[in-house]
Amino acid sequence: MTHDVKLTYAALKQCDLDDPLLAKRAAFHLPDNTLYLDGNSLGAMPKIAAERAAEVVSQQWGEHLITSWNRHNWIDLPFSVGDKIGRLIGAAPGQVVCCDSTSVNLFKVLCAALSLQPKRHTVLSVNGNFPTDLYMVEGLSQVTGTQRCQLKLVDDAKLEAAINQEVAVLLLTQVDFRSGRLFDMAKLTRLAQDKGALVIWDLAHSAGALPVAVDECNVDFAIGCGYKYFNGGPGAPAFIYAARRHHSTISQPLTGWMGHKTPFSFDTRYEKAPGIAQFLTGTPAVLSMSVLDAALEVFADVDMQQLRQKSLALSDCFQQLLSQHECLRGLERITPYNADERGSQLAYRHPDAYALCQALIKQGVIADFRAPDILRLGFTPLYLRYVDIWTAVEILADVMRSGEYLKTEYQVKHKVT
Ligand SMILES: Cc1ncc(COP(=O)(O)O)c(C=O)c1O
Ligand SMILES: Nc1c(O)cccc1C(=O)C[C@H](N)C(=O)O
Repeated sequence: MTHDVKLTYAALKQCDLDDPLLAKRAAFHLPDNTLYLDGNSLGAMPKIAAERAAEVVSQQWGEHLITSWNRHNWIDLPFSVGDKIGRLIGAAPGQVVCCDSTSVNLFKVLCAALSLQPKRHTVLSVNGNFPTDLYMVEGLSQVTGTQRCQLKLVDDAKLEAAINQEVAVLLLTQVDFRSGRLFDMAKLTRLAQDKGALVIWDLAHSAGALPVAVDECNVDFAIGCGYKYFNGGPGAPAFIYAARRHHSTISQPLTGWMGHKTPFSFDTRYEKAPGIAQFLTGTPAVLSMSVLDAALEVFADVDMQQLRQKSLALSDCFQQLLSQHECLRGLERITPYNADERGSQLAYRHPDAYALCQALIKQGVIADFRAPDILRLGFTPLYLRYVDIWTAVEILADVMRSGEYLKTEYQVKHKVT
């Protein structure tokens, strides 16, 4: 991509002044001297989330003790939070529940989908999918045997051709965690369903990052994270979407008491709850779910189209500023350029990506690294300004030009990257 007109700091300042989402930044606690380009991995902290955490701990738990299950409606949190998420992924009420981790939720929806496919056993996915998704399929295979569940992996380029009448479930992550590549949900869902397959979408890198329309795309099942773009905090509970049309016919094996039709009858025999509640297993993580509930308030008046527009604009600015620095030519972009084919992050290959990332973090620009050689930058429109992009690229250029990243301290490998 080449641009004739050079992007200036003044032009970016003007973009901020014109930005309808600028005021949202004040809803977040953002540490001084830090530019956060990793909201795609762990969202920044909404101030309201911190306030809610304090209130739930000291008042609801501290003062009202067990009565809070009714008094503060803790028992309905999985559904009320689920519906808040539902609004952001295009799901009508009653089809999303908040619970557990994305991995565990994948296990549940995978079993539910396979329960509708007694004559097929192939779970089709792509080689680059997030490992946990593949591990969970392999884990289920071990329990059921490959005659009930067998993982088949293909490269992205061969995906459409591999969707045939043998596929029981198509399991895809909408935005690739490494490259940021965005799949066409409507098209792939239709292709799979035309062949009699069911579709599970992992929305970890798309929910809260761009408009998602699960109902409109006729998706069967979806799962996703609460701690990335929803800003629900470290380890925030995840979610499950199951299309209403499947509720009466599916079953899933993690049949804990919270998914029972009448949990407080303490019946010896399991009878699944009607509707989305059948995906619950144990007691909801009230503290973290309350924090996520508060964090989602920040989205209450956000127009997701507007958010998407800003996400694309921020990443385009980043790319253009990068191309204005001769010293940054060695960063090889692996994220597609086409707006319809990318999420809210940019990824670049560089042989010293790890050290570059560590050096950036030391200078206050938090990005992340994905092995073996990818520098990944996330663009979160609710709290990033256009001028932040300018500063981040200036710092990146400095780190590169000065050779700062070559210092041995930046080679030290951390446990979590
Ligand atoms: C695409 C994708 N799916 C699933 C996960 C894992 O989710 P969890 O740790 O909640 O199980 C992640 C990130 O951790 C992810 O990027
Ligand atoms: N879930 C994470 C964690 O518990 C620690 C560190 C990172 C993560 C992540 O979210 C990884 C992430 N899904 C990724 O896109 O790479």
